[in-house]
Amino acid sequence: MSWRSQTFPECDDNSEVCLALYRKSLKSKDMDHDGTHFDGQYPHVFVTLGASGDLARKKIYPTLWWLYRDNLLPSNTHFFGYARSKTTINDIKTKCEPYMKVKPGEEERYAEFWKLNHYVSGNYNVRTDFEKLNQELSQFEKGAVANRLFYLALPPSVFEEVTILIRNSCMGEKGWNRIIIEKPFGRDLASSQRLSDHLASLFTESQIYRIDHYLGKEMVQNLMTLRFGNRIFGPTWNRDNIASIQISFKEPFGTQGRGGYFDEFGIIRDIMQNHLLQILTLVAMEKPASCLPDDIRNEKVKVLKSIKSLELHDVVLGQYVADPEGEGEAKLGYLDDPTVPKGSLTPTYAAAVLRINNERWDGVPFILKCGKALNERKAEVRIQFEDVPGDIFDGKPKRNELVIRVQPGEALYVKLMVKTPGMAFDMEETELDLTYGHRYAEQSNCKEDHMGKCYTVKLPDAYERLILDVFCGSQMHFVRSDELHEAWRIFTPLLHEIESGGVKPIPYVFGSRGPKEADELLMKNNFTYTGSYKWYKRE
Ligand SMILES: NC(=O)C1=CN([C@@H]2O[C@H](COP(=O)(O)OP(=O)(O)OC[C@H]3O[C@@H](n4cnc5c(N)ncnc54)[C@H](OP(=O)(O)O)[C@@H]3O)[C@@H](O)[C@H]2O)C=CC1
Ligand SMILES: O=C1O[C@H](COP(=O)(O)O)[C@@H](O)[C@H](O)[C@H]1O
Repeated sequence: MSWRSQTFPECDDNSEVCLALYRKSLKSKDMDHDGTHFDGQYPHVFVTLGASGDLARKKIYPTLWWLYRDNLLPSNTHFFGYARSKTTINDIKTKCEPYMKVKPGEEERYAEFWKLNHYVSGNYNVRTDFEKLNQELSQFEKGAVANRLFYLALPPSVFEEVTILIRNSCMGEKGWNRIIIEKPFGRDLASSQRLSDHLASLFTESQIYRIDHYLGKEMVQNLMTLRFGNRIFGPTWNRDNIASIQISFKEPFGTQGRGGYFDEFGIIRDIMQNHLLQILTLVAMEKPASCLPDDIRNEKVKVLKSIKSLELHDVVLGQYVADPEGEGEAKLGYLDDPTVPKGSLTPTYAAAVLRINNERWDGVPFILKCGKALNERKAEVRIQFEDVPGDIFDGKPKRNELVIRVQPGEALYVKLMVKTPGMAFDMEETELDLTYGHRYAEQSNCKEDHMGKCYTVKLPDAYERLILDVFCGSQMHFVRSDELHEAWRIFTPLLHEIESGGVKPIPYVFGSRGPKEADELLMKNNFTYTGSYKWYKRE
């Protein structure tokens, strides 16, 4: 069985979408020069519902343009926007402009892209409007086979009616139909289960693509390769060698005036229950039987099933307050945002300890940390190893750490001890450093430093990978309904307890590292921070 058909079970190796996938796996320089063209055998229509909104403008249209520009989509693809606004495709184009990143020389291709775009205005609850949309789509589906993709860039309030109308009036009859949905997938276990049941009554699981865009990030996808494509990590990837694992997400900005939206969810629903938990499953799961999406997702579900529901004593919650000396947004605390309800107790920071009750991980704390209005932008996985047993160096060795930096500046580094270079027989901390910007920079973008290395690397955006995966029919990087169920089971009791009103988040200053209580939680959970590590940074 080829890698392609293993990874993409619905993929006929000779179909154009599989070729597209193959192109995706090629190095970008090859993509530009390999001369392959995608003469579309079948028409595809990509429908963005909620085309006038923020997500469509900032993510979906730019992604479709980049995929089109790079010749990664089936060539006979048309793009439809659907929304209530009485607008035009030209208007949408204008609103998308700041996010499209059109480079000099691409203008002609860019104009071609917009020629393939159409807009239909209609309500989200009127059957005849969806019938009209269906008729419009059909005009671009000449021939025996045609495929449809529906992207629901919509608020959850209209989700149910829209999916019913798609099912009843818009399903293509000449090929496959795929429905792409975005979080929030409910607010808790019960509402998420209702949504899953609703979707299951309309579509098969193989038609549903639940996006968690962290699953589209380079270093998150790299976790499987790192673990299972190397001999070096496997033997130590367990409770005998690993002291604790931290998975963290930090953003240096607050609600930016959109606190009303954020306040309905809070940081646990926004980041921890989905992005961080997905990363945890990839770090902790057993080796799947194959790279088939369901083999992988089966292993992820097993990890989740081994985690007990979170309890309040394993959690630190915070809410940011103004930095009186700060500038711009930092002058405002969360509660100063006029869109946030007065006296809100919604956490903007959370640290939580999860334990996986299985043979590999029993006793190893998995610490998830996330927050807004912190001191930096960063997402990383930090695997801290146990102290060296039988130390002969007078307690000097510091713990090894393997750090997988998801963003910014994708990197993988191992902090380790070496003999201090020179006469002395001393030791010091250093790192084995695989910084992607050095190792994989594109020649054309290369800005050489004094060591002759490059600093920039071009990697696709998470949405580019994920939308292309939907065209290709690969659900490997999408969330299955049972994963979602388990994720909500873990967090729902805690969320309900927080929302019963009795839990006051700890204030932390905008631009700080968050509440000091989170560091105490780390200390109690076998993470040792020495603060002694110095990275030699070449400027
Ligand atoms: N290739 C590259 O680009 C490489 C870059 N480096 C850089 O070197 C710098 C330092 O490396 P790093 O691995 O972060 O090593 P450190 O051991 O210095 O820091 C580890 C992390 O510990 C956290 N921390 C800080 N104070 C405390 C505390 N009191 N208790 C618990 N945790 C604490 C911080 O993260 P948090 O605030 O999130 O808790 C910090 O980022 C980083 O900027 C890193 O990016 C290093 C190696 C290679
Ligand atoms: O899902 C979300 O993610 C973004 C952060 O995404 P990133 O790719 O920029 O790291 C976050 O800002 C937002 O609040 C959240 O809903």
